[in-house]
Parts: sequence; C-alpha cells; structure tokens
Amino acid sequence: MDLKSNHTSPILTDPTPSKSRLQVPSHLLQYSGVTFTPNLLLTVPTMNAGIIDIRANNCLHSMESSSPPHKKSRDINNDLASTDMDVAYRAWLLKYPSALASFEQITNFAKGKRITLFLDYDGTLSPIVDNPDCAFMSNDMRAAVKNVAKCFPTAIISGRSRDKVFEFVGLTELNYAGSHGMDIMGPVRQSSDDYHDCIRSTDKQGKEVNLFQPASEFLPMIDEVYNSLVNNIEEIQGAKVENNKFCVSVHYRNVDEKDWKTVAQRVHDVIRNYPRLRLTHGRKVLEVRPVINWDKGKAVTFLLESLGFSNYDDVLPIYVGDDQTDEDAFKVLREGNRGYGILVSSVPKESNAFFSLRDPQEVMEFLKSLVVWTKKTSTL
Ligand SMILES: O=P(O)(O)OC[C@H]1O[C@H](O[C@H]2O[C@H](CO)[C@@H](O)[C@H](O)[C@H]2O)[C@H](O)[C@@H](O)[C@@H]1O
Repeated sequence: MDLKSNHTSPILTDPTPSKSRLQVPSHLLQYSGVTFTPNLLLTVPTMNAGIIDIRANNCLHSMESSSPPHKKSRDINNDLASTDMDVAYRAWLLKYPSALASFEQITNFAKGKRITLFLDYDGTLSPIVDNPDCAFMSNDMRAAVKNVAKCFPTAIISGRSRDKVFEFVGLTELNYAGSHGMDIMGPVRQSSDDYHDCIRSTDKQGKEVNLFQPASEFLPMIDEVYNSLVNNIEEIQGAKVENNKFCVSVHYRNVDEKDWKTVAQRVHDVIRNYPRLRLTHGRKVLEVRPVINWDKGKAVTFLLESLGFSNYDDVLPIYVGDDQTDEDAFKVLREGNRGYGILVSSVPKESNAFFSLRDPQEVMEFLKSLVVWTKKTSTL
C-alpha cells in the first residue's frame, strides 16, 4: 500500500456535512456536530464519512460540542427534560427502529443467506466506564457472544489494540481486528490478491491465520508519539494516554472541563510535528492515527472476503457499534444494500446505521435472539 501517493494532507479538512433536520428539541441531541438553528430545530450533520477528522485548532470545540450538558439536581425541569428525551428517543426510533422490535424483518431478509456478525467492543459489548482499563464485559455477555459465534462467523472490530481486546473478550472462536481495523487476524485467505501486507501467521492456539497490518510502517512513529503524549498530557489531572498499537487514544473523560483546552493544545503541539498522522474524535477521547486509506469499513470488506463471502448475495453482514468510527462500517453496509448497521445509542443521533439498540444489555438480547432463531429454523 502506497502511503504517500493517496494522501497529501495529514490532517484532513473538516467535512462540510450535508444537513438533515430532526423535529427534536435542541437540548436532546447530545453528540458531536450538532448545531442549533434560531428556531431551535436541530441541524445535524449527516454522516458522510464515519471518521470526522478534526483540525487540531478545532479540537476544543469538538470536545465541548460532544459533551452533554451537566445534569443539575433533580427538579421539575429535569423531569420535564427526561420526558422530552423519551419523546425525542421515540421519534428517533422511527428513523432507526429497534433491531429487537424489527427482529422478524431482519431474519426474513436473512433467509437463504449466511449471517456474519461484526461487533464493536467499548459501548457495544461493555458499558462505557471511567477507567478504560476496567471496561470488562459481563460473563453473560461473553456467553452470548460465544453462543452466537457458534452459529455465525463473528468478528470483533475495535479501536483498542488487538491484544487488549482479546484480553477483554477472551474467546478463541472469533476473529479480531484491533486499532480500528488496522490490525486484523483472520482466516487464511484463498488469494492474497491486492493485499500485499497480508502475511501467514499462527494464532495463540497454533492455528494458521492471516495477519494484515496495513499501517505497520507507522509503528515506530506511533510509539514515539505515544511517549511524547504521555510526557505532555498525563500530568494533566485525569488525562490518560492509551497505546493501541497503530493508534493512540488520549482520554479526557476524567479531566476537569476547564483543562480540556490544555489537553487539546498539547495534543496539537505533539502531532503538528507529524504530518502523516491525523486526529479524530470518539467518546471523550481524541484518537491519533496514521493517514492511510483504511478504516473499520474496509476491515469489514476484508474480513468478508477472507471468510469467502465476496459474493454479497449469499451473506447478510450485520455490524453492531456505538462510536463515530463504526460509521465507516455502517456506510459500507448501507451502500449497495449489503447488510445492516445497528447503532447502539440511548440518545438520538444521526447515523448510517439502519437499526438501533439502546445499550449493551439490548445488544446481548439481540445476540441471544439470533441464537434462538437459528436453532428454531435449523430444526424446521
Ligand atoms: O472501537 P471501540 O472498541 O469502541 O473502542 C473505542 C475506544 O474505546 C475505549 O474508550 C472508550 O471506552 C472507555 C471505557 O468504557 C471510556 O473510558 C472512554 O471514555 C471511551 O472513549 C478505549 O479505551 C479506546 O482506546 C478506544 O479507541
């Protein structure tokens, strides 16, 4: 893969999103990119691309606009606000129906096809928690994932390093892609076709696998940046830098809001020296990653091909995720009606997904329903 020819600018320009309107009160849409019109109808950027690249000098704005207003003490206004929120959520469900309520529709479409599951980790299989090192999935969720993986080819696609997400999930019957899809361990491909960086390897159980790491040449750079970020950021109280192998996460969830500007400035100061790195934004996290033409959507396509599903008529890929980076995968599935994206969110937000689930608990119910359905249909 030629890293230089495709990309001339390391930090990509801000997208100029097309706008769509939801009839929802302004305080209810809580995620990044939301702006307010004078009549308090919301204008929300339509997700043209999953990763919203942010210029470093817009970093602080992006951090602020992605944060919901603080809840004050419980009073009548808050009660009204939560009623409004329920109304807004129900309105939003018309556009992104619950995958549980639409289960029959999904399984009807799956008839004659092989379901293939792609699961994000944080916020999808495990609830969002303050300490990223403690984002454990429950044993019930692990059992649900294990059971579903017995029925369908299943892969985890995470922003974490592949080793870290494997440590959390701990199931050998899955395929794993870490670093937002830049580190894939999957089945041996029949042909290595366009993917020159794809090498044969063995997994921890000694099984032969393919390893695809399209950003491998960035490893020394990422390590260097990780060390600089640790030196510059971790003295800010609450800030945490996480090495995700081919990308680095700068967490500010536990940083006092008055210090966010310092976090943004210091991240900017470090990455300005690295024109081949870019900055994107997740859930209270800034992500430093290589400028390469690769994302979770490309990882889905790669894994489908690896599993022998190049012919999309035979397969129904389902991708479940909660984050901005999952939008790339939703978009790949939406384009050409290849499969279904399911957004995990308890608040209304614009997405390329088809369906929604409220939280990891509902994700688990959905996985269990798939297992029950497949057992029922196989005995017919
Ligand atoms: O692609 P994912 O598996 O969803 O990973 C995205 C990032 O998830 C983690 O951060 C998020 O979850 C943490 C634990 O709940 C939370 O503390 C943090 O605020 C969230 O941003 C992970 O730590 C990052 O490295 C991943 O990039």
